Amino acid sequence: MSNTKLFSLVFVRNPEEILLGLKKRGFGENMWNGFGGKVESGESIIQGAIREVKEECGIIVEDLKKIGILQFQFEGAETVLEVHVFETYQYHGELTESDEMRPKWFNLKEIPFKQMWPDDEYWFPYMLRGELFKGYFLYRGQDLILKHNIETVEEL
Ligand SMILES: Nc1nc(SCCc2ccccc2)c2[nH]cnc2n1
Repeated sequence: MSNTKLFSLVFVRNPEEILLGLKKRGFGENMWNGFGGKVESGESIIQGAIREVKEECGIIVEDLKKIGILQFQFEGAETVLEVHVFETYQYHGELTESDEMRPKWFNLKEIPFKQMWPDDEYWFPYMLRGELFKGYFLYRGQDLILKHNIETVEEL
């Protein structure tokens, strides 16, 4: 029986750009990603999301909108990572590099997919079109997607 671990993933946007962070250590090291991490016991997913963004890049995000839920499984491991994906255009504070992440704004036409998780190319288009999505990805290692499905949903 697999167990599920909850994670948050936040994308801060402006009309032309998206804020990504280069992961400097740990899970997903050397890949550009949104900001997030494990939801701790005693906090909501939204609280965990806001906490992780502040820890990882120094800004306070507001008005988070849930845009997707992704489940990741890695061959040979029981745990399912359930990642709740949020976006926002509202934030304040000063963007700051942390031990975890190096933040950088990317033009929406220049998203560095070759240095991101392989699944991102499947679901980023849904996010950029403003469609809600649900997806599942089975990985071998961190490079090879063995199985996947993704769909647009009416509500999350
Ligand atoms: N974009 C993306 N993100 C993640 S993990 C996101 C949640 C997380 C987990 C641990 C530390 C920080 C953030 C992925 N895993 C497999 N494919 C993936 N794609």
